[in-house]
Amino acid sequence: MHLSHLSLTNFRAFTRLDMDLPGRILLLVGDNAQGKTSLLEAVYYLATFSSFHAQNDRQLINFVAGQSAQAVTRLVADYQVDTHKHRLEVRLILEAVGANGTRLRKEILVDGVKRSANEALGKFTAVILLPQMTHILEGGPEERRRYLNLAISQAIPGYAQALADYTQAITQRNALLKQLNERGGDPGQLAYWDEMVASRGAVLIYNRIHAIEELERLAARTHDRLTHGAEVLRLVYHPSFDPLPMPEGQYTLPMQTTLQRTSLGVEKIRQGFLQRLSEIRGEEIARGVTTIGPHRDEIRFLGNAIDLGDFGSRGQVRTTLLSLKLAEVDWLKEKTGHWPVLLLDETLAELDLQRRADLLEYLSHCEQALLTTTDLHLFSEEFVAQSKVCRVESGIVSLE
Ligand SMILES: Nc1ncnc2c1ncn2[C@@H]1O[C@H](COP(=O)(O)OP(=O)(O)OP(=O)(O)O)[C@@H](O)[C@H]1O
Repeated sequence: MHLSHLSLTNFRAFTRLDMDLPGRILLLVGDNAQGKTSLLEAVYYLATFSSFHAQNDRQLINFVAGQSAQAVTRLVADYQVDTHKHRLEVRLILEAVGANGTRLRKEILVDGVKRSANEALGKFTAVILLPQMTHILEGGPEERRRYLNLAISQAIPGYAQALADYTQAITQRNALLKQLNERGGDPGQLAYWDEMVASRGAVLIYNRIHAIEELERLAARTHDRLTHGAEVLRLVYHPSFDPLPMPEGQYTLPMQTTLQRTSLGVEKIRQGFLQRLSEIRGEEIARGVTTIGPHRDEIRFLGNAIDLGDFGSRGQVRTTLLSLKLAEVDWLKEKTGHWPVLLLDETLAELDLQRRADLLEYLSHCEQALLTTTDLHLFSEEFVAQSKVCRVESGIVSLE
């Protein structure tokens, strides 16, 4: 997949940007606060319809444009998959409602036809690595679930829809549990929501089992290369509802557990989940909340059997993140048949010399990568010579 042209209107500091993206590797060079990260954010937004660091879409609208009651932020990607040319457009439309209020509407067009976000996901794919993404390892479990959801949504059609349905079903089920707890009533009312939670949840669990197993295989291989065989990386899935619970009294995860879970089909997981929900119904009514399910899943990263989220050094965490992200690139290629666009924000500055060289070597087999840097000297002359260099200054991008 190759992004050939990017057009932005009223996106963050870019009131208007039109840029061609020639070549395989594009180096975006500029001082701090010039718009480099925002550019990567725009490309990633076109792949996931979600920002990695904005709390909400309103933050993406240019400050000045957003002051008027009506504003339109537009992101357009012209991209090519094999020999086929496509256009993806996202419009964020700020509209006046009532006397003083505003509302934000999102429109997505794929090749000129309006689509829902769930339909458009996976058409244009990207993987992003930002320095602050170490929170995937070090932050709370919700960070890891979010990471996994975004990665799987791009690769597996139907996952994003199942996630949206599941999230809605959990909200409704929790409201009903709370009501039953406070005011009593017929617990049979839960049956419909139990079905919804179990059927959509099973799709999530099934895909997470496979994604984690496949990402682990790819990440472990890259990690072995990046650490020169010094560290064995494992990704361990702890599903909140485990379709294959550990034998009683056993607390460590047997090495073959992941493999055992991959043999389970969606229907088997659904039945087990439904059964478990009915077993703990009384307890859940007493607590007024859904206590098991993918909304409470956890994934841990182990380096030589040590939990890196809790005990990893800065360097170990950064290297693991790099292994994970490069695995995600390979995985998306395996799943969709196309290379995602790789977006690396200030990544080299964080790596030692050997790992920089390893990363640059890896880039030679990607179809397209965009890298930002404040310092072009971090790259070898040979690498710069093979790349296109763009200068980013106050929201203006010019080819050097
Ligand atoms: N909604 C917005 N409207 C206008 N400007 C914005 C908006 N959001 C952020 N900015 C500004 O855009 C500028 C560029 O930010 P960005 O993070 O892209 O810079 P950068 O070149 O990556 O810098 P650094 O090297 O420090 O990471 C910042 O000064 C920021 O205040």
